[in-house]
Amino acid sequence: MKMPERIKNYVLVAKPGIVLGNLISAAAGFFLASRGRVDVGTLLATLIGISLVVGSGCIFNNCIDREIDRKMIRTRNRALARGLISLKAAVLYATVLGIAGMAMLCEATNLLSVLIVLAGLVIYVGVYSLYMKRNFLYSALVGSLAGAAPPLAGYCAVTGRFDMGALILLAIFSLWQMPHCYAIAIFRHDDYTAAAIPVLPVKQGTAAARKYIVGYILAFMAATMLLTFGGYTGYSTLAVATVLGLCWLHIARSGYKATDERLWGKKLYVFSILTIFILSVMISIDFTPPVPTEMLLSYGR
Ligand code: HEM
Ligand SMILES: CC(C)=CCC/C(C)=C/CC/C(C)=C/COP(=O)(O)OP(=O)(O)O
Repeated sequence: MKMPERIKNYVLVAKPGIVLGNLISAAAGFFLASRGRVDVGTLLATLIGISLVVGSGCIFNNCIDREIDRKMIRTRNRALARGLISLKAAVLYATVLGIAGMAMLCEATNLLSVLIVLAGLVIYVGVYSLYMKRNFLYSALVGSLAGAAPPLAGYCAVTGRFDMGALILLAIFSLWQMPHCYAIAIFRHDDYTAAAIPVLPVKQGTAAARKYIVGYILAFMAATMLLTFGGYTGYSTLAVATVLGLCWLHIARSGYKATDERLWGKKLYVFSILTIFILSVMISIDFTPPVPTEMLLSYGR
């Protein structure tokens, strides 16, 4: 195999799209907590550290899933499924990335952030990938906890404590992931059936999934509002998040009449990515500055 092809395989096995998504959400958590006073060195080290650990988790996931990935059209060309990268090399690669990422986080952040990222890795690899994905109808709920780890860790890298802002971020990102996952399961229905992965939209049908999706989007919208009402972001975030939520809800509800369920699922999925991207940008730029007493306290430190 030629070198550029080999490098491409090693990049893709870490699922760069997912790593980028998590990088953006981790940055949003960091910026939100920084309230305009960004320590660039800590920011860079935190984002690189989190990305390395997320990449490591994705490679471990590819190792564990190489058999089922062969059965799905979407994943059958993955390097491990095709045997283009050996299991041994992939495990070594994931271990190196994981250790490098954790070391960076230990150096640049705090114990809380490190533990959150470690918990995310253990949940994604050890709980979701190794067991839940194949056996549990509600595995996405478990996976969504792992997916919320990067924004939480980004936030706690600045605050050093788990406060109301962290709880709101956990709610927002966990709730967002549920319609995201169910939308994928709807438009990739045949893949999940072929691999016998028990996702709710396949097991209980699209009509039942639609009800969950609408409920999760409503809960997600309520959680985003807490950011502004809790004093973490301004009214621009409230307005943008509400408009995004209403549009997402409109697409979800139009599913009640959708003739092409696959196309409807795809639209819901594409909009989920757009929603979390725009929301992350808003959270990053529309923070509320610290009140004067907080500033005095931090200058005194
Ligand atoms: C906050 C956490 C998450 C983020 C930021 C995120 C972000 C993304 C992004 C950016 C993509 C498109 C990039 C690509 O195709 O490579 C994607 C695709 C995907 N996500 Fe997520 N995701 C998250 C959580 C989840 C969860 C919990 C699940 C399922 C349990 C999930 C399942 C998938 C799948 C299967 C795809 C591939 C879709 C396809 O192309 O068919 N994601 N995600
Ligand atoms: C700190 C840390 C490591 C956090 C985890 C971040 C992360 C990777 C979030 C995504 C969670 C998730 C369940 C994705 C789907 O995997 P899948 O196996 O269902 O997707 P696939 O079918 O595309 O492999």
